[in-house]
This record gives sequence, structure tokens and C-alpha cells, in this order.
Amino acid sequence: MPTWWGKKSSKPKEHEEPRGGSSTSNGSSGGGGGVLHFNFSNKSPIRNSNKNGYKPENPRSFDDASSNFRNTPRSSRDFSPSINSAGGGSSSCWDSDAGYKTGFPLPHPSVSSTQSLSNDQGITFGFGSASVSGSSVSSNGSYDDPSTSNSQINTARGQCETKFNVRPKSPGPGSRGPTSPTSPLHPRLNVLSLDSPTSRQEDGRSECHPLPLPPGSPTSSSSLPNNTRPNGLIESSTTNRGSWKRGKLLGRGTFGHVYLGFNSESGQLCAIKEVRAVCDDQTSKECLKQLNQEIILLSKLSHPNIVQYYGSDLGEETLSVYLEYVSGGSIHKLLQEYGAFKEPVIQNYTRQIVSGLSYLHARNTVHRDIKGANILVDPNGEIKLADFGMAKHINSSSSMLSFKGSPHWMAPEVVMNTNGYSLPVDIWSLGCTILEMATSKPPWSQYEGVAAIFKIGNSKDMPEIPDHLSNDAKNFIKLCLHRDPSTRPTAQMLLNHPFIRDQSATKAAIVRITRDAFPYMCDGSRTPPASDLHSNRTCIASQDADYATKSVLAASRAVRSPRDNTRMITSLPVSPCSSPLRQSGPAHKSCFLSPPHPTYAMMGQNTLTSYESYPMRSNTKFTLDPWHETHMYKVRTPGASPRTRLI
Ligand SMILES: Nc1ncnc2c1ncn2[C@@H]1O[C@H](COP(=O)(O)OP(=O)(O)OP(=O)(O)O)[C@@H](O)[C@H]1O
Repeated sequence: MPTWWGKKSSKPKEHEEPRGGSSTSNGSSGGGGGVLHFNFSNKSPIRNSNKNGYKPENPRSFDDASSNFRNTPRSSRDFSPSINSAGGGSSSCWDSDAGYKTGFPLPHPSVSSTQSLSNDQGITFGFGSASVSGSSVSSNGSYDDPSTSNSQINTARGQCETKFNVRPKSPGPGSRGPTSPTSPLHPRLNVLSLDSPTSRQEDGRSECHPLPLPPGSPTSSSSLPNNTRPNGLIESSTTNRGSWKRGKLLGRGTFGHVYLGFNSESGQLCAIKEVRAVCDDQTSKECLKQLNQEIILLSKLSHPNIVQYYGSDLGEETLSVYLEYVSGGSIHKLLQEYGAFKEPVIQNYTRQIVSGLSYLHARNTVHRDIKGANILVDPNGEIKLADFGMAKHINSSSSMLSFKGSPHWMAPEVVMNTNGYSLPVDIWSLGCTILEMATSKPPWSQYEGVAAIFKIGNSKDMPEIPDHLSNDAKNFIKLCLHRDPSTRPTAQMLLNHPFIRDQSATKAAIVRITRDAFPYMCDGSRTPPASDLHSNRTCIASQDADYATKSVLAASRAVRSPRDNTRMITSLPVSPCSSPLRQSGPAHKSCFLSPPHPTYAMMGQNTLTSYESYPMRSNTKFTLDPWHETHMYKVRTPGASPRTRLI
């Protein structure tokens, strides 16, 4: 029995969390902010109303109007049995992470400005040099951040000031580098601090988030570790923030709105996530806190499969976060529009998700809300983990207890909530996400939220795994869905699983053959001659890809001139499946638009049959039946103590 269930009747109190964000809508699609709340006195979850009146991005099968629970992919929220009367109805006020969290105190204003906006909550946003500090509540780890020493940080007695650029109305020019947290070019640029929800360290001190540098700054976070990113746009820009204009609404989440950003000087695009910064109610505070948490974590990360953070900007009324723009939408959205994915696509996406998770987990950061709706896809099929509002850095002595996540993707240890949980919760959710990709529904979608939670927590049942999946895929999913978190493989281990491991080799072969089929690049240069076509074909054919190979060869023969070739290329639709050209070095430079290349047919058919021959570690192998091999997966957290100690 989950501990939270035992507590439920002791403090009967209904919690209603208001939704964040403004009510503006321009008709763009977006997720509805389904928020699940538990009323532990009557055991029924209460669904809060959608104040904005928009229709949630929500598969019908998850949404039962008769239920109090809206099982939406956007309904990832915090659930906690511990009722905190202080602070009203903030979901995160119930966060019991690390066992001490009882609520986020309101930030206390510390105003040093000549002009300020103050409200009755005591939250002040200044036009001069205002700052607000408050107690922070959770760990932020110990990343090295080059700009930390130069940021305006006030660390004392658990208080943390996180500084943001402040722009009164429109984006200002922004910082010029780590040593200039406020722009000398912007007369009204100031700093504001917010209490950081993730900045309390183990010793009670706070590590604060440095001033995020603006997109386009030569020394911005985006240009430092990330200047080799494929699009290379913002990284190389010297355009300042004042040139960024807010465009159409891309989507909504529970905590804010996401807009397209356009830089009128450079033509660059980004996504601007906004929440109201006027803390006139608990919702706004919660939104700010959540976005602040996202900023803190994202600003430390740089990986091709994690949405890149560019900077943040505090205006009169909004906190804006500049993010890499991922135009393809979420996996959830693609599933809604196009139905379940074929296995090669699942393989490809899974490999990238695992790659992102591996990077994240190596930094002892747990995402806690992995699901299709929080995974974005760019037009080339490149995956970007997004929505780090629930992510948390963990250290060796901390474990998490809060009931956070999205019900159908939630790991048993989160539901049971007895000994805490750690990084393996993301692996469980990964397994659920693979099932989501394969079926367009999460596991146990036939159950309503609470029933699903019981199924996850109180039964030994496994979710149905579609028969049509390959054995590799089934094996992979089963490993992710080990109920005992200590026997779940790590993300790093999963990268060696045959379901995803051999894609790069296969892709390399595909790229070679594709280059021969489409020899001309946009710049007029020619790919290497087709002299080794035969050997490539042999290679592919030996992997049961005759159909694919023949298709490519036929295409190759059909190519008569660069012009014909270009026509053929540009007429190809953008595929949700990653282009092999995109991911294999020099071929990036081609103008291929992620062709739904027939050779992809082979990628799920990688008929390597002997499971015995896939060592994951020197003494660890995947076997056909992972359930008999659980002892092999006594997992150690990368770079940390064994998981069992974390939990
Ligand atoms: N970087 C991005 N590029 C393009 N679109 C984005 C980006 N980030 C978010 N979006 C869009 O905005 C929507 C909401 O974003 P997001 O999920 O990050 O907000 P949220 O408030 O954190 O949501 P949640 O309710 O899941 O907590 C996404 O579903 C997606 O459609």
C-alpha cells in the first residue's frame, strides 16, 4: 500500500490548483493543463477546471468527461498526500522531496530600486535594481557553470537570489557576457531575484542560478558549449535580445505559454516560454517557481537531444525563457496526427531519448516527466527532451518522495512512495513512452488515472506490449518496465541494447548508399563517387534490406542531372523519422529534407538473432527473457553511489 494512501484520510483537504498563464489565445494548438489533484478524504482526484477555455491537447481515449480525472498527456503534475495549508493551492507546495519540503514560502521583496511595482503579496518587481529573495527548497547540485562567479548571487542562510534580466516592455539588448549581467546598453535593465526551488544544497546553503545570457550573445550559454549545434544559427549570432520579437503561440502548458520568437536582425527563430511575473496570486508564483526551476536546470545542460536553453528575460509582467525552437511539435502531437509509429521510427526516437537521458542522468538529474508530450521532434527527426519543470538534481544522500509525474507514465516506486525514488523513474517512463509510440496510447490507457495508478502500484501486471514489435523492442520495453528500480538498466546501459545499439552502423551504411543515390549537394558539390555502391549494397542486402536497397538503386538510376536530383530531393516530404543524412557527419550539409527513405524499412528489421551476443557491460548481457536475468542489472547510478542507496 502506498504510504500516501495511508495518509489520505488523516488530513482531508481538497486542493484546487489554478492554472497558470494568461488567457490569451490565438487559436494555436496546445496542451491543456490537466492537473490531477487528490482529495484524500474521498479518494477521488479532483480535476481543476480549465480557466482558459481552450481544448486540451488530449487523446480522446485518455479523456473521460465523466471522470474527475482528466488523463491528459499535459496532466503531469505533483501529487502529494501531505497537505500543506500554507501557501494555498500550489501543487509544488506539496512537494515532499528530500523529506523536508513543506511549502515554498513567498519570496520576500528586497527592493533597491527607485521605481518598483509592488502588489499586495509583497512581491516587487523593480525598474531600478530590484531584487526578491526567498527561501529555496531543493538541491541544485554542483554543476560548474562558467558564469556563476560573475552572476549576481546572494547566498545566505538558504536564501537564494536568482537574477534575471529585466525588460520593461520589449526584449532589451541583453547581456554582453558573463561579466555584465545587466546590459549597459539598456537603461531600464535591472535584476530581479526569485527564490529558487532547486537551489538548496545539502548543507542548507543555496547554489543560485547565474544570470542566463541572452540568445545571440557571443558568450551566451548557447554559444559556449553548444556552438557546434546543427542549426548553428543563434550560436553564431551577435544580435542582441532587443531584436527578438514574439510571434505566434506555439503551445500552452500548465505553467505558461510558448511563442515563436523571431529575430528581426538575424532571421533566427527561437521558442519563448512565458509566464506571468506579477505574483498576484498563488498560481503566478507557482508558474514562476516552476519556470525558474526549469531555467536553473536547463541552463546547465547542453546536448543535441535536450532542448537548448538560450537565456531568460524578466519583463514588467512576464518572465520569458528563450529556448531552441523545435518546429516539429511533440511526439504526442505526431501520434495524434499520424497514428502509431513504425518500429524503425520508434527505434530511432528511442535511441535519441536514451541518449538525452544518459546525458541527464550522468549529471544526476532526473526529468520525472518523460512522455510523448514532453519530447519534441525537429523536422529532421531529431529528438529534444523538453519541459524540465519537474526535473530535479539529486545528490547521493537525497531521495525524492514527492508524488510527481503523469499517472500513466509513473513508475511504481513513485506511486508507492515508500523509500523514495531516483533516476530509474525516467527509465520506466521511457518504457511507457515506447509503448505510447507503438500504440499511440500510454500503458494502461484503458484505465482511468486512479485505476491506472493502482495498476502500476498495486499489481504485478505488465502493460500489454504489442505483438507486432520485434523481440528486441519487446525485450527493451520489458527491461524498462522492471518493477524493481534497482534492476532496471541505466540509460547508459540501454544505449548498448540491440534494439537501439546497431542503428548507427546501419545508418552509416544507409548514408553511404543514399549519397550514391543522391550524389549532388545543394552547394553543387558532389558526394563521393558511386564506386563502392556494390559493396554497400552487399552490406545492406546481407541485413535483409533488399527492398530498401533496390529502391535506392532505382532512385539512383533515375537521377540524370543535378537539377533532376534536386527536384526529387525537395519534393520529399519531411519525415518524422530522422534522416540518415542528418545524423552522419558531412551529409548534414546536403539539402535533403529528412527523406522518408525506403531504406528505413530495414532499420527495424535488424535481424541479429542471438541475444547472447550483446554484452552490455563486460559481465552483463541482455537475454531473451530479461525477467530471468534481473540479477544482472543491479544498477549503479553513473558517477554516484549505487541506486539502492539513493532510494
Ligand atoms: N522549444 C520549443 N519549440 C517549439 N515548441 C515548443 C517548445 N517548447 C514548448 N513548445 C510547445 O509548447 C507546448 C507547451 O510547452 P511545455 O510543455 O514546455 O510547457 P509547460 O507549461 O511546461 O507544460 P506542462 O503542462 O507539460 O508542464 C508544448 O507542448 C509544445 O507544443
